[in-house]
Amino acid sequence: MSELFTLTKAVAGYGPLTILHEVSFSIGEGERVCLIGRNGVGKSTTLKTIMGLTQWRSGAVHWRGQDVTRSGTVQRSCMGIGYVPQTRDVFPSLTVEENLVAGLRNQPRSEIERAYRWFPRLKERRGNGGSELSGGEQQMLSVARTLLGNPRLLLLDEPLEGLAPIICQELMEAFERLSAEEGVAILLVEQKVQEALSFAQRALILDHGALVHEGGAAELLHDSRLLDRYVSVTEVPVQVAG
Ligand SMILES: Nc1ncnc2c1ncn2[C@@H]1O[C@H](COP(=O)(O)OP(=O)(O)OP(=O)(O)O)[C@@H](O)[C@H]1O
Repeated sequence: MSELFTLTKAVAGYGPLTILHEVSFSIGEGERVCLIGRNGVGKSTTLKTIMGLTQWRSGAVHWRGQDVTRSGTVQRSCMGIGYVPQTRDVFPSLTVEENLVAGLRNQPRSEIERAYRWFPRLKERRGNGGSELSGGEQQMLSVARTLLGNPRLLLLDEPLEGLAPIICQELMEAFERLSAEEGVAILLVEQKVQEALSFAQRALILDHGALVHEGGAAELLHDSRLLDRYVSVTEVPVQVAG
């Protein structure tokens, strides 16, 4: 598997606050990796740092072997990094289709049909306003809009948060197809540890802003010692939105 993206000794944070301490890892072309850890350890900050959205202090970022440490967020997005934030950035007053059009850069409008192929449910709701969508549909829209940029690496920040199990399954299946059929590499941050480890080939564990484990996801799924130590495996039931 050839290397797509590498973070080397990344030190980053917000204003004067340093959150990540010398975080290093690579992601191969088409690889599925999950990043897990307890609340507040810096998982979202890692994704934001990859997108160039945090205060960078030291380290290096390479994309296909090229040093892109100094590239801004727009350049990183144009290179092929797609980011779906935890906030599901959907324009509530625009329809599904208008939200997708807003996500087009130089691509033809016909690309929207491609997004609908990933999430047929969005086609059925193309005329509905963003605010009329369920949580799951908003997440699909947020992912679909990011996919219009044809990313080679997709960063997903807790895409399953607050969603019903059936919707979680639908989303995870779409992510698996994306990886298998289009060879898109995926870095998944997720609190639903079982789902994340079942999806990923490799797992990274973050603790207090430092990487404390890197290894096969299938092995980690059965390593209760490591999971107990670094990851909260007890999932608190949340109010679900379909
Ligand atoms: N914009 C910000 N400004 C200052 N501090 C921030 C900001 N965003 C996050 N932090 C702090 O950075 C630390 C790491 O937060 P981050 O959201 O990256 O953790 P996380 O592992 O993703 O947590 P969760 O699982 O709860 O989403 C926390 O202490 C948080 O309060």
